[in-house]
Amino acid sequence: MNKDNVKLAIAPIGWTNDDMPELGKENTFQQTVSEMALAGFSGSEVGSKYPRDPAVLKPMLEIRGIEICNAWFSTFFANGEKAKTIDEFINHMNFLHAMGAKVIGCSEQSKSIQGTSLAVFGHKPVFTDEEWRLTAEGYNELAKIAAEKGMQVCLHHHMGTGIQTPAEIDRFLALTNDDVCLLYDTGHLYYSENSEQAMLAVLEKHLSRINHVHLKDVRDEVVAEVRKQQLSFLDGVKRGTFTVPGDGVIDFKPVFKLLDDAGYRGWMVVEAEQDPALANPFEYAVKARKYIRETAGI
Ligand SMILES: O=C1C[C@@H](O)[C@H](O)[C@@H](O)C1=O
Ligand SMILES: [Co+2]
Repeated sequence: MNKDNVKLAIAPIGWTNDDMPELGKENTFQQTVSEMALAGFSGSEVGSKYPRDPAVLKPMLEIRGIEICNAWFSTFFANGEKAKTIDEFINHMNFLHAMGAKVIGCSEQSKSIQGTSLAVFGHKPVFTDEEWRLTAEGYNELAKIAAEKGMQVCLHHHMGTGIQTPAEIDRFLALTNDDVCLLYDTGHLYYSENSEQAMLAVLEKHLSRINHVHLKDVRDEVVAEVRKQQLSFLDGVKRGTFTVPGDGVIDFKPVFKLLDDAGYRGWMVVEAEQDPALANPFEYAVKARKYIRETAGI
């Protein structure tokens, strides 16, 4: 890949999982960002242990050569919580802007089951026409607000949410304006469809709208257990659904090639939440960095 176009980050979720903070509670913020830098990454997303004051956070990252590229934001437009979502979004955006990030990765969490004990296969929400309308209207507004700061909004399709499948991603992108982008997460698409072909088809189809990428690999045998035993998303994570690129079932070569051929400019973020007691985060960060160097040439 063209290393002038693409920067590599890693998410702190491998060190401490904000969806289940007991996973990795012993790992400090300083250890997390130091190990990211030592493994060869130049960017990070934001975790709950990161100081929220840019004046404090910036120097602690700069000294390690780490930039903030994005931070998760939950939206609740389909639930009708537009005013509250927009208020909170503005605070979040201002923090990211002060940190120098250009992208705001959002997930529509109305009726989401990702944090519940419900089986992830079989209970995801399916939005009504009105819920789709509210979601699209909300995201069109977020994109306008972000543009005033020179920033872009992207939607993180996610297991257990109303925007999970290729058809739902198509619908979301058809209903929203072109300045609403997509955060492409390899792991969530592979998991949802059990197919690398389907995962690649979404990438190929929506390349022009993709402005942020999460590189997540999947362990097929754990997904099979999740299906068979009707496990929740979080129980699957604890058992090891996800891992770093190069350690699971996904071949990332075509992902890198499609992005490179399209002249993708932006961040690729290794994001592999698993139990740090079973998968040492530094070891796995080094493993991911090596795989990307060998496979993407960057
Ligand atoms: O981007 C993400 C953020 C996490 O909180 C989430 O659950 C994970 O699966 C993900 O892809
Ligand atoms: Co992700």
